Amino acid sequence: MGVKRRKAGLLSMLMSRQRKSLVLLAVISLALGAAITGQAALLAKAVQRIFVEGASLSSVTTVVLGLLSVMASRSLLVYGNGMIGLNMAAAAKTEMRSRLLRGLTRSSMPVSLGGQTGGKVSVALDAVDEAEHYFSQYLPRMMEASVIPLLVLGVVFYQHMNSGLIMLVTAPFIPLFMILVGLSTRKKSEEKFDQLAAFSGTFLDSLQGLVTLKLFGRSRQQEKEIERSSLAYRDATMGILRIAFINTFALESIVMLSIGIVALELALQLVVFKTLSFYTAFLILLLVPEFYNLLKNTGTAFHGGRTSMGAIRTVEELLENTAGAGTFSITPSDQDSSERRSEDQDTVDKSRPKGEYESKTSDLGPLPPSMELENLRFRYEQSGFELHTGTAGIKIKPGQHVAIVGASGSGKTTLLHLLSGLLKPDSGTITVNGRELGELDEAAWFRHVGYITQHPYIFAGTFADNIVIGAGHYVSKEDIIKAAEAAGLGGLTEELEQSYDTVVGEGGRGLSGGEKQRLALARAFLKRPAVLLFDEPTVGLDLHTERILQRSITELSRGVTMITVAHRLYTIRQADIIFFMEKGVLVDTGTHEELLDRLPQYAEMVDVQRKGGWS
Ligand SMILES: Nc1ncnc2c1ncn2[C@@H]1O[C@H](COP(=O)(O)OP(=O)(O)OP(=O)(O)O)[C@@H](O)[C@H]1O
Repeated sequence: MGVKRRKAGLLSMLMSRQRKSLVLLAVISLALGAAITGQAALLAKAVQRIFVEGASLSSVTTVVLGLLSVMASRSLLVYGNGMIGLNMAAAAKTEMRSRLLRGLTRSSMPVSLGGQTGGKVSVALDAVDEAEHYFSQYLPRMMEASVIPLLVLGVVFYQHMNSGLIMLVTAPFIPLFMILVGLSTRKKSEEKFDQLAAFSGTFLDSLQGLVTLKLFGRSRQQEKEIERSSLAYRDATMGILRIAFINTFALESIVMLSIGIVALELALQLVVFKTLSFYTAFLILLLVPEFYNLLKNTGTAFHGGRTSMGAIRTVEELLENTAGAGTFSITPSDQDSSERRSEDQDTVDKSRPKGEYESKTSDLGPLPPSMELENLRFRYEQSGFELHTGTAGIKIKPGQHVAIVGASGSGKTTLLHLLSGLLKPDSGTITVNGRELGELDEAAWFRHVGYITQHPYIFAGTFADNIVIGAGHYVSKEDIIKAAEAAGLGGLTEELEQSYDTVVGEGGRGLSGGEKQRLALARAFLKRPAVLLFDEPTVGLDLHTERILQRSITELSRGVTMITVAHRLYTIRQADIIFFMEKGVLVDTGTHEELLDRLPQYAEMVDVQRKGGWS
């Protein structure tokens, strides 16, 4: 591509996106400096003419009109600066949120599911909001502080050297103080966000597990935990506020003292030594508060800026922890935003492991596909559970039905997730029609995969909305009804008052386990996948529901490659090939009869199942 890239932090990346706005800020700040000095000069001139020289009001009309127009321009410039700041903040927030969302949706399952949901929500909402201050306040004030005081100081020096020297000596105390305070607030602000994320996480966990907590009589303890967590957050916030108050008090004192010293010097020169004209003294007296107020405002913005930097760092950490979003590339060219957007897309894709991007293919080959797995190894970091499929290559022919069996915790679901591509193996290969699964374009692969889990997620929305998710394209109401009926949901929707428009999921009507699985089946009927993954229910469903499920699954599985985590003897016997898992190891594969013959553990498992003691 020929564009030099370098790794940089989130903040640098966000700043590089705002280059045009920053230049505009600098120009406006310069104009604002000119307006401030111009306003002071015109006001001093008008006062000098009217009160000292006794000129008539009509003779100073031009000066007064000039003064009014400079004042109006100053207001407009301040407004412009504010608008640019707000726009920069909005753009940065949008960028951070979309990166977070992209990072979380693109990351692998263990990363997406790791940590507390509440904590992530808190980072995505609160920390991103807190980052706003950096762009809306800190940057505009810093820009003003680096331009206007120099301009004011130049004018004062030109008019009266002594006053300029006093300002030059006292001014550095303000930034010096700001730096000292800023350093201590940054750490405090990071602490505050850690506390807030922990608090949100605990709160959401408790809400989600409220029933469990009540049943086990743990709600009191959890209440205490929430209280502890919220007090820690309060303390962290108060710590920052305390520093902010001390900061403001000290800054005010420095400013008052400095203005006092300059005023005293001016009074002595004007009244006692008579070495100054009224115009010069008044002009300087008007400019001095502007000068210090600017530095003081910068101090306040600086404090907020440090807090925001802590928040941006928190967002950055979450991004770094999600795959594919940890690298922030900056292109030093001045591309326009649309170019940058496609560039950014490129960047995210390029952050995949080297070599992966170039070889991604959407061509899956003939469907249903054949699959092969060889020497797969996978380990969960958190639990240390390891899975191994053995060195021999195992083939699944197109349209074959596989049943994965084994005791609870033997790794059946983990193997299913590996075969589906939801988990990436640490080593070994899974091929689909001879192409490595990792080399297939993820979206293209998932377009042909249907997964019916034991606990399908029901989104807050209508019944129809939840089924439509399966289609991935426009479908008519008739198609939805057909899919629902094929999944055995016809009877249920008839009972519902608003039929397919009934709100289900969070905040809506609840659904039973069997109904949820049928809803997942309805999604699959709309999708008609070429590879069907099915996690058979371990809990006993009533005979009627089980029959409906069985019938629908049989219908769906016709002509597709199907992999089932199987618990029922009926399903196991129906399978073309059985994978037997034991303590994370794929011990053997074969037909029901073959395994009965050569694998005593399998024969024992079937025996227990026959007697109804194993499921
Ligand atoms: N996300 C995870 N992080 C860490 N360890 C995990 C995770 N998911 C599962 N495990 C562990 O991996 C092991 C195998 O789990 P898996 O769900 O694959 O077993 P299973 O055979 O499907 O069990 P069951 O029949 O009870 O559903 C278990 O010991 C489990 O604790």
